[in-house]
Amino acid sequence: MIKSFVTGFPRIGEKRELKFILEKFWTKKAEFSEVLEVANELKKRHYNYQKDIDLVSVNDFCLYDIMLDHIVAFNAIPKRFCHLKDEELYFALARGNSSLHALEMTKWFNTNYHYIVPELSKDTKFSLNSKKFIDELNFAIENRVNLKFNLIGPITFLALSKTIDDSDKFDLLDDLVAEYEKLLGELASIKKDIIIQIEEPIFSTSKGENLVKFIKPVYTKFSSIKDLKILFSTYFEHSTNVIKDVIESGIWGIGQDYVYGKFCEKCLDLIANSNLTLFAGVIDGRNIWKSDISKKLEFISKLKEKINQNRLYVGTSCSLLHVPFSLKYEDNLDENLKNWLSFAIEKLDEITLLRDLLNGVDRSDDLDKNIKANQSRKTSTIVHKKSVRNRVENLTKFQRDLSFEERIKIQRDELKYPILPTTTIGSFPQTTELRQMRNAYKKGLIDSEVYTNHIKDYIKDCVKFQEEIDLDVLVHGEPERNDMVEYFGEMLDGFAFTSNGWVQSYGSRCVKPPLLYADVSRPAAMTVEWITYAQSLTQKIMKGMLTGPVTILNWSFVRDDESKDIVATQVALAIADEINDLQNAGIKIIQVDEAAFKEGYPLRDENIKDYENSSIKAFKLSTSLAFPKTQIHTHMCYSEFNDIIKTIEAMDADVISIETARSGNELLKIFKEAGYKAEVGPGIYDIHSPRIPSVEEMVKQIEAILEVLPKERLWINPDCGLKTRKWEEVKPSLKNLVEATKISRV
Ligand code: MET
Ligand SMILES: [Zn+2]
Repeated sequence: MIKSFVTGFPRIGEKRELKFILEKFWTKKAEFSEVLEVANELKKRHYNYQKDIDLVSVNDFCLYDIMLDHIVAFNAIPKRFCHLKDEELYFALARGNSSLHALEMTKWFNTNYHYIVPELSKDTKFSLNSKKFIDELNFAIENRVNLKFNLIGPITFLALSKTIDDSDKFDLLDDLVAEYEKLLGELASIKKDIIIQIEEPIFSTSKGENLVKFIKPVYTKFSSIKDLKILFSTYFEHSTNVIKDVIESGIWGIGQDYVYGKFCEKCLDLIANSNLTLFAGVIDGRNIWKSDISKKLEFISKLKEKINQNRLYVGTSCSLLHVPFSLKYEDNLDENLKNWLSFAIEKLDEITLLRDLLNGVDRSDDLDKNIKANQSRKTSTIVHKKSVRNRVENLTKFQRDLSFEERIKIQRDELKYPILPTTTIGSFPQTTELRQMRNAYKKGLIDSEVYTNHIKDYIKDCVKFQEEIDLDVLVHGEPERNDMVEYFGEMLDGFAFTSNGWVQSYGSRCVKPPLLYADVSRPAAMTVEWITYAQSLTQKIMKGMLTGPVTILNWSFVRDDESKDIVATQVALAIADEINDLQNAGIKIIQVDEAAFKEGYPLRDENIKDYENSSIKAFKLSTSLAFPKTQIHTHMCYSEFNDIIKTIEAMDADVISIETARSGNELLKIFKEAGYKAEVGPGIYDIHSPRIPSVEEMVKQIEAILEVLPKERLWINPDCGLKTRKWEEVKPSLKNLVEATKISRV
């Protein structure tokens, strides 16, 4: 019999119960015991949802982050936290406290989940503190769960760590592995023959290639521990180069991602000829579309030909952490669309359906439903729009007309900005009042006139302030936007929004990504009214503000029934039309933000070129209708450009603003060395901090920048948008920025 499994399950709760109790606890409105009560209830409920699954994950639950749980379990606690213990320690590591800064947080592979980064040094002494893990196991046993136990593997744990003293983190591997061995022994002594899913996703990345040498020494040790079965699990990409070593380590099973790991199939013979049990990840754990069960059946039949069915499990490609919980709260979605979707709970049904069909159980009704749903999606007129497709097919203009050198001459003549022109990245503080107003309007509690006036008042104040302090290129402040992707998604055809489609981003934070489900088009102008209103208030240049196609795609759930290239083209054309409308309405500078450009980079080097080419293509298309005299800015909020500077250059924007304040001038040298020709606005102060930078310090910063880049090509601006700051911080900071620039100009 083929069995089923789930790699991991979302923990935040279908009503985000975990989020709310945590936030109550953090603001001292709840006791820690109440947090634990909610946690136990959620676990029970989640186990119950998974009762038909043959192997359910235990220890995928945690209060903040699972890497953090490992930091605590192996006592990898930086010295500054050593006086703390229990929940106080746990949350101080995650969030800092009044006197300690938190551990760093960074993206979990190529997902939008963020984990806590272990902070190690050559003095780190691991020691096992297994309490949480053992409690999880006992709790699951009490609740009679068909369980496997999840751990992050030691190689991935170290690979994702940072050392603060430049020591080699892998010098710590032996010590860490010794503690893992103790832990595994403890788990096996509680439950004989327990299956331990050890996750080593680092081997799905190119970085993992140098680490393969560690697999055999580590996993041979693990496989010799009595009474347990080790399942070596990778996801998000293929990990073909580890199979041989995994087999030779003598462990029990291997987990492969057959959805995102295109080459996993190549290793099938190797696995078949070994004793390994195969956990085939075939149900997409990262997207929200109903699987095509017939196709999955076909695929698994291929596996079945080679692998004895007693050695075959079918399940998710990765943890379901990355998809929303359930469709059951989505009363406002179009019924057709809803019928094509599958969130975590619905994916459980897909897994058991697949398993049952493979095992000859008659579930033809359910299979039929699945076939019909997918069929209707293929032909639906709410998805496929003739006019959009015709336009894409008949495209002839893919980029702007003149070269940067030719354009910039025309622009400087036209725009006449001074040297070291000052500007901002777009958003100004989002006040509570503003948020309430937008919500009230959305809910229909205030009418459009009241709302419009309110937004216009904000814009008026914003413009007035910028004139007062004498900035050169102004913005309207983005008061009408809740989020830089959602705003455009809501204005475009082809996007839908869930009521409850929350996905954990980090800790208690969740996001609700838009669903890009159909051909995309722009029924009406999206920003022209606000921008032209702002321009009407001033003689200075008003900068139009748009989000770029790559960022819109990277922060949405994107349809899987069309190539990414075509989807990106459609989105790019919508942005291109908006640019055209803006410039025809008299707007001379337009910024196309690509905040998430870097986030979309693939895990494997061999896929980078494709990503870069299609991203460049989409960005260039989105700006293709801009007149030579219209100046196109872009903004990217990160600071590692070493590997991607050529790509950035190829995007062919006239001006790029970037985050530099926290990384110093090293970054700018890269622009110099690469011979980057366009204009650059390196952020001269860090907007993530409430601190108000002084004039002197910004003068110094500008001077330092001028040592690397010529003043003719420099813009002066903050690091990023100001929406999370308060007016009390923004006003003096920007005033100082302008003053510092004036000093630097003479
Ligand atoms: C995360 S990048 C943000 C860019 C946007 N224009 C803003 O200022 O908020
Ligand atoms: Zn930014």
